[in-house]
Amino acid sequence: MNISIERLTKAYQPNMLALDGIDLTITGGMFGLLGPNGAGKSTLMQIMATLLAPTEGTIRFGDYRLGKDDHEIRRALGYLPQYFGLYQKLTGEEFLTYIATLKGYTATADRRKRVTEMLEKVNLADKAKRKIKTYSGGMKQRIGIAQALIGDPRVIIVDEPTAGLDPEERVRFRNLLEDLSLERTVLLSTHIVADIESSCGAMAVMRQGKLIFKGAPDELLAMVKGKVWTGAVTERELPHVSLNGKVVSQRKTRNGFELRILAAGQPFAEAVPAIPDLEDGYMALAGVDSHE
Ligand SMILES: Nc1ncnc2c1ncn2[C@@H]1O[C@H](COP(=O)(O)OP(=O)(O)OP(=O)(O)O)[C@@H](O)[C@H]1O
Repeated sequence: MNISIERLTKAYQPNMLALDGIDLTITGGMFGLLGPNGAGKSTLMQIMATLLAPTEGTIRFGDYRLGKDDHEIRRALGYLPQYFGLYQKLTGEEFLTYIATLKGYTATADRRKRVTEMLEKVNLADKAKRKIKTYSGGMKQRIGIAQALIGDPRVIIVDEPTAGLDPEERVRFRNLLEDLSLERTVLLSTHIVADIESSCGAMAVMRQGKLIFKGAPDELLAMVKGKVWTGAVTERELPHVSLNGKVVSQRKTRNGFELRILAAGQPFAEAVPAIPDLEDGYMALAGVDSHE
């Protein structure tokens, strides 16, 4: 399902734009929306999920228009919000049964079948009879995805799903989303570059309510090709060297620092070219510590 966002703005208060003229087209597969806290990702996702009205602009989901066809849009959508209240005292199975009932699975046999399918899909079948309060963070996020999937939506929107997960759970959760994106549009918001690095065919970067990049991850990589360098400097050299480029990372060593630095030309005599990664591209956009 194609999603088209045009000139979308949101002002929670007059003259303070949380979204400032967003134009974006999302076409199938996994789409990553990357940006720091406060960039406006949750605001955009809540508007898309029909939970918040925009100040201006339009969104179309295929032929459905936000504000006019909200009922149809809700049926086509699954949404996992950033802060997701779970019924801690219910078991995973009881919770999904409840959601399935809300989604219109009124016949007991159908409902049972759907709940079982969902538990299997998110790999929680063996935990179905355990109370949600005993689940790990990753398991809670997976049951959250299961509830978003129950109505078989064509689009699912997940807001910062990997925050608070340990590295192993994060990888497992990413794999689940990747798997889901084979059959539907998955829109994933995150402030963690690694969440989208391996899995998203298309992405956008938000900052202060604006989109500052949209395209394929490869295009973001291409922007920093030939501009990433690494090398060791002493503590005394560091301030001078950092004037020649943007320091992406620095690691303390016995004699000074090992730097990763973005610069159009070689930033210091010992610097050697490095293979760019998406974090470099993101840093180049983000303008933190900019000396360009
Ligand atoms: N209900 C609200 N009332 C007023 N301002 C709000 C409200 N919700 C969000 N904002 C402001 O809108 C801007 C965008 O916030 P939003 O939550 O959309 O960002 P985000 O990129 O999702 O960040 P986070 O991951 O921290 O939620 C921020 O400046 C935030 O303070």
